[in-house]
Amino acid sequence: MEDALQLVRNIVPPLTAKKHKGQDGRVGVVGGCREYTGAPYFAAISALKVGADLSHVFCTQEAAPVIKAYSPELIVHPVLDSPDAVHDVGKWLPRLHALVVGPGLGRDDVLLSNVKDILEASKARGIPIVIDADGLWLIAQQPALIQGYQKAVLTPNHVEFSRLSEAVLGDPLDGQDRRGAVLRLSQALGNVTVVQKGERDVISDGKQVLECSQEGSGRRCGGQGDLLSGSLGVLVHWALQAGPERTDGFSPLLVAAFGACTLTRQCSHQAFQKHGRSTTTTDMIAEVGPAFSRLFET
Ligand SMILES: NC(=O)C1=CN([C@@H]2O[C@H](COP(=O)(O)OP(=O)(O)OC[C@H]3O[C@@H](n4cnc5c(N)ncnc54)[C@H](O)[C@@H]3O)[C@@H](O)[C@H]2O)[C@@H](O)CC1
Ligand SMILES: Nc1ncnc2c1ncn2[C@@H]1O[C@H](COP(=O)(O)OP(=O)(O)OP(=O)(O)O)[C@@H](O)[C@H]1O
Ligand SMILES: [Mg+2]
Repeated sequence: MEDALQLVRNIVPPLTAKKHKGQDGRVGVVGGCREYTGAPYFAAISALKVGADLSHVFCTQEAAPVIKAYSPELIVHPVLDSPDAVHDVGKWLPRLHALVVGPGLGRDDVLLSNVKDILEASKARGIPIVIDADGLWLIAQQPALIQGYQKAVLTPNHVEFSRLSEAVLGDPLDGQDRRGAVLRLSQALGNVTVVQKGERDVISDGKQVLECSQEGSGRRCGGQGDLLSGSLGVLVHWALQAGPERTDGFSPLLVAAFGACTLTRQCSHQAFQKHGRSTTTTDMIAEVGPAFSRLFET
């Protein structure tokens, strides 16, 4: 654990007077629909709080004013259900360092079809992609969409992992051997990085397996996974920018994923110490700064 933490520290960019706005990360979150506005907000604000400079949300028209009203800090594009969605998102892609696809996306066929084309356009540009929540629903329907794309990280919870495992390997989840199950899924997807969240988080790029058992809390309120995927969007960019020499031969994406898992669990731990059973994801987001300093800036 301590060695892996040091690798995360190695990828954190220094804050200097020489940088311009945007250099430490321009992240896009694809998600947000009629039902779900909290999830994309949690992901996008977490990216900013971890240290990204700009955070965009690409959501449906209806969701946009709601998400804008949560925060003046997010740039919100009401484009995901427009007939030109792929073009409208595509024109921003050259300016983005990473995409987080799925928080609060929902499962509407039109939206999923647009997201499929956005994924293809992002892959063509080599943009790192974190896929979470309903983005994983899409991947379970069409695993070929992400097959072999080594700049992708999937962040399934228990149910999402079983669904993917069934779709890709034809296996229901083997609860006994979580390390083996995550390793096999990653290998079958062509070394896409997989983060299986749970009591311990198990992370693999199909070659190595890392486990994160940082102390969190017993609270399982919704939105914690969104904090994780949004944070990961920034950390993936930082890790790829830092390169493999700073991650000691480990895949940069593996190190980024370990960082996001550790941070999310530490936020949960700190928030729970203050709020106990009433802890919600908003309380955890308030802990991102202090948790980050404690873990990675010591
Ligand atoms: N405030 C918000 O807007 C939130 C929206 N969310 C969004 O809600 C949508 C659906 O996400 P879900 O995660 O509910 O996915 P699913 O719709 O696939 O539902 C999974 C269900 O399984 C249950 N479950 C979880 N762990 C389990 C376990 N170990 N064994 C058995 N059952 C288990 C959960 O209670 C959940 O109801 C996504 O778009 C997601 O991003 C969530 O991110 C939570 C917060
Ligand atoms: N049993 C557990 N014990 C400790 N931590 C856990 C446990 N289950 C999940 N976590 C942690 O909670 C965070 C979110 O994981 P979870 O499985 O709840 O995601 P999720 O279902 O996608 O969340 P969301 O509600 O945002 O969609 C992760 O950091 C994970 O490590
Ligand atoms: Mg989730």
